[in-house]
Amino acid sequence: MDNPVPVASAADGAHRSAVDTQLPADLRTPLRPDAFHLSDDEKITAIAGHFHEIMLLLGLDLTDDSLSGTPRRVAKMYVQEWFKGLDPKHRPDVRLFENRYHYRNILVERDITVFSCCEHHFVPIIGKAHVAYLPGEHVVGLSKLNRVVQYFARRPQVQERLTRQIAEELKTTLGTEDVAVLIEADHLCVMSRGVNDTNSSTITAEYSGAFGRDETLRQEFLRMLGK
Ligand SMILES: Nc1nc2c(ncn2[C@@H]2O[C@H](COP(=O)(O)OP(=O)(O)OP(=O)(O)O)[C@@H](O)[C@H]2O)c(=O)[nH]1
Ligand SMILES: [Zn+2]
Repeated sequence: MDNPVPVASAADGAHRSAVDTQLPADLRTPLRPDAFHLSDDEKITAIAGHFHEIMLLLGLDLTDDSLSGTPRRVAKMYVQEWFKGLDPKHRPDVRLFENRYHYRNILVERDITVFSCCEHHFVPIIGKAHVAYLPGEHVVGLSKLNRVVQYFARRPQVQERLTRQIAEELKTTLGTEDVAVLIEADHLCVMSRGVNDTNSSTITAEYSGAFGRDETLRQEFLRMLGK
């Protein structure tokens, strides 16, 4: 089957498109310059064709009524769900409110569901994120913290980049350096294949601003999480 995706030369050095420009270059998800030349519908049709080929190569009978719809199901899942966060049109619009109540203490949004995908094996990463910040002149609508986590989770990821992307985005959108992000996650690539270890999990943390400088504040964050 022909590759329907326009191919840009990797030698031209333009490995990244104009996505994630709010993040430092080393934190941007590696994307091709033509990442959004195709519409979502065009991507779904092309990916379904490729997945059809994969299933045929595995020896599956695509005329079976249970299997025949799978290529399109998988393609829709990739474009519309698992990798939705690749597209900057889904970047959350984070609304801030004036901090009229002068709340200056730590605010923690805990147990935010993380559903991501290991970029090495394309299997799920499932866990929780806990984010915190110190409000200044503004406070953020709480659900926007969850939305920022979900936006960056819904990409092929490694947990370290995910953690730092969330922290950087929160710093930018909340207008403060005083941000903490902690993620605890299970990697299906570790659990279901390779070392087949269903007990281990991965914890990552990013402490910025006052959270980086102030051990007592970090302890307060961890205490609020019950750690
Ligand atoms: N640092 C980091 N590594 C990850 C993450 N998710 C998966 N990995 C690891 O990526 C590595 C890829 O290593 P390779 O040796 O190329 O792949 P592999 O042969 O499938 O490795 P095994 O899983 O050990 O069988 C593995 O050790 C995975 O556990 C992540 O979020 N962060
Ligand atoms: Zn993996």
